[in-house]
Amino acid sequence: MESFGSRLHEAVARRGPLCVGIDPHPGLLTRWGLSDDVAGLERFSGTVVEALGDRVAVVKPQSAFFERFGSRGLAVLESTIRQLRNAGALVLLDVKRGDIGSTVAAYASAYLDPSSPLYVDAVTVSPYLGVGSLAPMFELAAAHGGGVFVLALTSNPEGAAVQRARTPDGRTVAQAVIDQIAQLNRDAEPLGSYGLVVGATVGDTGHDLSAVRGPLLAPGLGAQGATAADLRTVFGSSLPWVLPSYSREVLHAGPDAAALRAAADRVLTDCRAALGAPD
Ligand SMILES: O=c1ccn([C@@H]2O[C@H](COP(=O)(O)O)[C@@H](O)[C@H]2O)c(=O)[nH]1
Repeated sequence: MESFGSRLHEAVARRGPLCVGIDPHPGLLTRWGLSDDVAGLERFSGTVVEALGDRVAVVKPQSAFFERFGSRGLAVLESTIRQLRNAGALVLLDVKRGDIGSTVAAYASAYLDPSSPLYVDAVTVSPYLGVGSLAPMFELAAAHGGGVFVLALTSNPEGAAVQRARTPDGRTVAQAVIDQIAQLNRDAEPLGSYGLVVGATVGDTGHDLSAVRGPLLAPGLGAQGATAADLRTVFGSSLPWVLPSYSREVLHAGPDAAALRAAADRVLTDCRAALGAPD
């Protein structure tokens, strides 16, 4: 079975280094002329799938915006995931889960077991109960070709107080997370299946990402103020591993499918230039 790292490597080679988020904010539903209810949610997600499912490498539904409608919102999420996978996009579900190991095992089967209704290619997780507590997630990902993206240096300004705090050995919390993920990816070729989340807003981090060998998801572009040009400052020599991620910047172009595609193409062009990636 092909690993997530290999599948991502191929998808990026075919479609370009871009992740687009599906974040149906109430304000975006209104802006698109949709009602702030399950029908609006379904229409919004369906439009993004139709516009981008067959051209963007990775699509990242933000679970919170589906969960807020309860079981009917989750049903829309399930069908959105199915449609995206059928269209050939890799689906990264942004859920930022984390708990004690025995509960993480249940989250892992919810998202990374192929028999689950919410089965996706990869998920985001939080390491703040200890990277070791995420072991069941890493194990199920390895068993089924899934991916796991661990928060390291998040794009929001509040994150630094926790992530840049020092551990007893003098490393920052973020560097300790980075080093543990690098260890998990140590033998991976061409790309590891365990990634990190490093915001495009964080500037020159002073952190060493050089040994990670896995994908570096970079949110914070567009609506949160970072530009593709900032990626060079943040990632330096690790640029080849970066997967830039935009949500509102692209979604603001909707509801017209052609305009959504044009917005995704525009940010992809910016990212290719910033990353020095081939067209
Ligand atoms: O550090 C992080 C981790 C995750 N996110 C998520 O990405 C999108 C960003 O949306 P934009 O509209 O492009 O700002 C959103 O779902 C966040 O929850 C992040 O922003 N930063």
